[in-house]
Amino acid sequence: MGEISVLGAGAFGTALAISLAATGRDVTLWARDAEAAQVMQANRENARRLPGKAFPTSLTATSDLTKACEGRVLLLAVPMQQLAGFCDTNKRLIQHKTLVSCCKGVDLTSERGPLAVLEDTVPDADVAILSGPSFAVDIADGLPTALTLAGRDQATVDHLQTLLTTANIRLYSSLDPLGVEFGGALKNVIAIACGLAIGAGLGESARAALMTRGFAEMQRLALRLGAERDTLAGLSGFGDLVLTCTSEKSRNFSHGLKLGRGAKIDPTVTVEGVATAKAVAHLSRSLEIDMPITTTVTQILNRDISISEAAESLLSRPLKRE
Ligand SMILES: NC(=O)C1=CN([C@@H]2O[C@H](COP(=O)(O)OP(=O)(O)OC[C@H]3O[C@@H](n4cnc5c(N)ncnc54)[C@H](OP(=O)(O)O)[C@@H]3O)[C@@H](O)[C@H]2O)C=CC1
Ligand SMILES: O=C(CO)COP(=O)(O)O
Repeated sequence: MGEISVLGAGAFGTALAISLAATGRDVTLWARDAEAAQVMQANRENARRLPGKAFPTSLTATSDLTKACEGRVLLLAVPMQQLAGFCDTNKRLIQHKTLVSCCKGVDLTSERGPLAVLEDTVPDADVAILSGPSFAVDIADGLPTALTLAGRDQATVDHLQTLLTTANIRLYSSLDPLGVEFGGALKNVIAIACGLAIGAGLGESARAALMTRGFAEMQRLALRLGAERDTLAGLSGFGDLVLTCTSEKSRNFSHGLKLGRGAKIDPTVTVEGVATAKAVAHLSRSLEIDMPITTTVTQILNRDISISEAAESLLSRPLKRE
């Protein structure tokens, strides 16, 4: 086994493993399902989550978590709402390692981002977060992007920045993990709002207004929690907001789009913004931070109000300075 393992063989974990292994490094991809891991290893493809993207020769798929955790650096790529439980259950195997969260969301139970969840559940690990504009299919196709690698410890961040840079992923470093994790989480909720607007036929101008005012409320919350403004304006905040709100490749945007059109939703698809909207609406209420778009998204998702009622309510808020 090599130095790097990716835990969670969904679309993103698989794409990262492919990009890292394409540099010639030995990379292990762990899937919880034994049969799925075996089939992936034999067919050199994750046909269920990322079809048609061939595994480089130095990529090994396995369901043996003990073996996968022999690596020094473990990239965690499970859905956000599974992260705390996964870490808690497997604490013995992942403690004392360098853990890099690849999740974008806020945990419903603790109302905290992935880095804080890692710090709480695995206090003996070195922790970091990787986030920014990156559709799994693009990464696996070798298309270029730039992401942010953030942590609290300069030496850990420097090491990971070099280790995890690949031919198509340029990594910027940051010592503001809170800004990075909240940027990546909050943009998903705004992407749902944009999908709803486009799906309901409210137009491109409405989308641009939602992105801009959504960005304002993302900053309001993140800055209050201690993030730096520049981080929100960076790849993991503004960068990922733009990508996710403007592409049907985004599951969050597409979820809103389908709801807006009255189309059927596939409940098996990972749509991080749904739980995150709920967590953030509650968090913002308790901190008395105004987040009207996020709150409205939760009301629509709960079917408390219709999209036209939501638009009317957002437009009729008291007028204020930008
Ligand atoms: N897809 C993308 O383009 C990007 C995704 N991300 C982030 O990456 C994270 C993962 O998303 P993504 O890979 O797309 O999700 P997917 O829906 O593609 O896959 C989720 C994976 O997690 C596994 N899983 C779920 N629960 C557990 C658990 N309790 N223990 C172990 N494994 C589990 C699933 O296993 P099984 O197959 O057995 O169900 C599946 O392989 C999300 O936070 C997302 O926001 C970030 C950037 C881009
Ligand atoms: O975070 C992503 C792109 O950077 C992926 O977005 P979705 O989870 O909405 O597909």
